[in-house]
Amino acid sequence: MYPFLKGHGTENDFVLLPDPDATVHGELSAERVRALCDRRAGIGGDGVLRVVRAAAAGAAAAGQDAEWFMDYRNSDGSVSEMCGNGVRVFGRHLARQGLIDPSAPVPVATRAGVKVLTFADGAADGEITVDMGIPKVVEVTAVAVGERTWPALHVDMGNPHAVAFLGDGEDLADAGPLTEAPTYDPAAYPEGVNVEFVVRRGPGHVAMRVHERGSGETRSCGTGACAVMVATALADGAARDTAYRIDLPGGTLRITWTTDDRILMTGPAVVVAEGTTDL
Ligand SMILES: N[C@@H](CCC[C@H](N)C(=O)O)C(=O)O
Repeated sequence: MYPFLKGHGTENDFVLLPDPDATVHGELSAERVRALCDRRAGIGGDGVLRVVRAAAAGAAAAGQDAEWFMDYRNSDGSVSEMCGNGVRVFGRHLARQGLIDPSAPVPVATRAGVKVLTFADGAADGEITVDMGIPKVVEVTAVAVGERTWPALHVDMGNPHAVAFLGDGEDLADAGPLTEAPTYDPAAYPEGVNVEFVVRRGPGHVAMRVHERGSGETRSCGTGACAVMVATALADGAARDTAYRIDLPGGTLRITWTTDDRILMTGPAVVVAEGTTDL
């Protein structure tokens, strides 16, 4: 038996595995991740967050100035560089356990480098803002669902995204069922891609759906919301420091692109259960 927790950020849900010294799980297998994330036979989740000290995490955390490393896995067992909702839940767990001081910025090592968390009012249970770093706008590409194809902006948030805008008057349902992955250009995305579909709700306000690489359609994606904000701000010709509201099926995130080109993402994070498992 070993300990686990269950948490979510805007209903993007995760199984957390405390493994501070990397002695509990060793090389966490894809099979174990799939078993944990199974919504009928397991605990259920869009992914797994292994909570390990950076000093014990090996090459993935090497050279990063942070005490903790977020070892993120998609529900199919694959590895991703970064998870925006996950890193807030990761921070919430550390704060609840007294493993970090929420009154000061908290650096967390990830496969996409260090992300710094700030807790609102310095409170362990406050909303969390994450400095997601500088986005890379790569190129215009295309995605398709069934017979329909959309132009899409390739935005790299440490992990790959394709952002497609639905037409005026269309609803998010018009993107189709998303029970299967949208098709994309494998030359643009040799490691696969997270695909976001966007509709406008008003000035500085959009709504989105996402099909995540390795997890299918989820109720929220933090890095995806950041990519959507970047694509929308560019389309709008918005000035830096304009905040956008991004509505997702599981909740709302607020995203700002700062004058020094960094993306700040603010949103909730919740731990809902803890226990032990032999999965
Ligand atoms: N839901 C996450 C992103 C998780 C990783 C993604 N599926 C990938 O493979 O890149 C988020 O909140 O950012």
